[in-house]
Amino acid sequence: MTTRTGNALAAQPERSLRVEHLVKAYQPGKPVLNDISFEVRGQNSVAIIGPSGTGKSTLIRCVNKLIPPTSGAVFVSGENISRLSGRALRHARRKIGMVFQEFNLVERLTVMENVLCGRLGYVSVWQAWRRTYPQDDIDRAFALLESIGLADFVHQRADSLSGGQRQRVGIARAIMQEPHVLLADEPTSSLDPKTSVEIMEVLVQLSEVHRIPLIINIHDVELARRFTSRIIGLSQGGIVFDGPPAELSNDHLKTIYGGEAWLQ
Ligand SMILES: Nc1ncnc2c1ncn2[C@@H]1O[C@H](COP(=O)(O)OP(=O)(O)OP(=O)(O)O)[C@@H](O)[C@H]1O
Repeated sequence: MTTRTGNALAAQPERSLRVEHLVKAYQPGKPVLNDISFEVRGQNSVAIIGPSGTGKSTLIRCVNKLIPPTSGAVFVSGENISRLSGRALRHARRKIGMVFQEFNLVERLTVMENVLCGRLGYVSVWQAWRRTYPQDDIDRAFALLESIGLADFVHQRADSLSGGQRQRVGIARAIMQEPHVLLADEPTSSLDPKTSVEIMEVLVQLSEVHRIPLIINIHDVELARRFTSRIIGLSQGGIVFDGPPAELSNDHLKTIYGGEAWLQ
């Protein structure tokens, strides 16, 4: 799956996400995330695991600046996006691709139109309004869809697709954005086990081919172990494990999730 984009990327500096001493408190004095620091570079994939309510989605929302961190900084390919606002923030957001649990497609648009939405940040307001995209974008979108088995569906409306097909479209849209980091928030939670495996394969493969660091919030520890090169375990708003899947032991899982009966 080598693409023109992939070849061009080989000449570019490595893409990266760096989170430094991130703190988020929705209520003063009660931090949900407490001093989170990590860095992901190149084509590496990281799974963020942890119990419900431990702050995984909050972390994703702080990284893409849907919510402001209380303190700390987020660097995307070296650019500190923490203090940006207005046009500069909109520009920086193009560097952050998102894949959602519920896909977030525009239901009445076709597969091709949804994927081209990934280019909205790069075209003029007039082009965006008329949804007229450069031929190069259309060619790349088609090649991308072909590479993930959706060539026969380009003109089909999003609302006629299965969950797995929708998530492929969501991933293709994010890749079309040519992001410097790809954030996936529970991308398999709405899918059956077989489709979940296929979606993880597509996500990890595309992030590798396009050399985009990938961060996946995921509840399924076995999927995290199988597909990502690194696991970060959160508990009570702090990092309690950060390492390769092979090093994640039952003791670590007890620390992350608490208890142990569920492990048997
Ligand atoms: N907008 C908000 N205002 C106040 N508290 C919030 C807000 N969003 C989340 N929280 C709280 O922050 C904590 C972390 O929530 P978050 O959604 O980040 O956890 P999570 O690890 O992603 O959970 P899950 O795995 O269930 O999705 C929870 O206690 C939640 O109630």
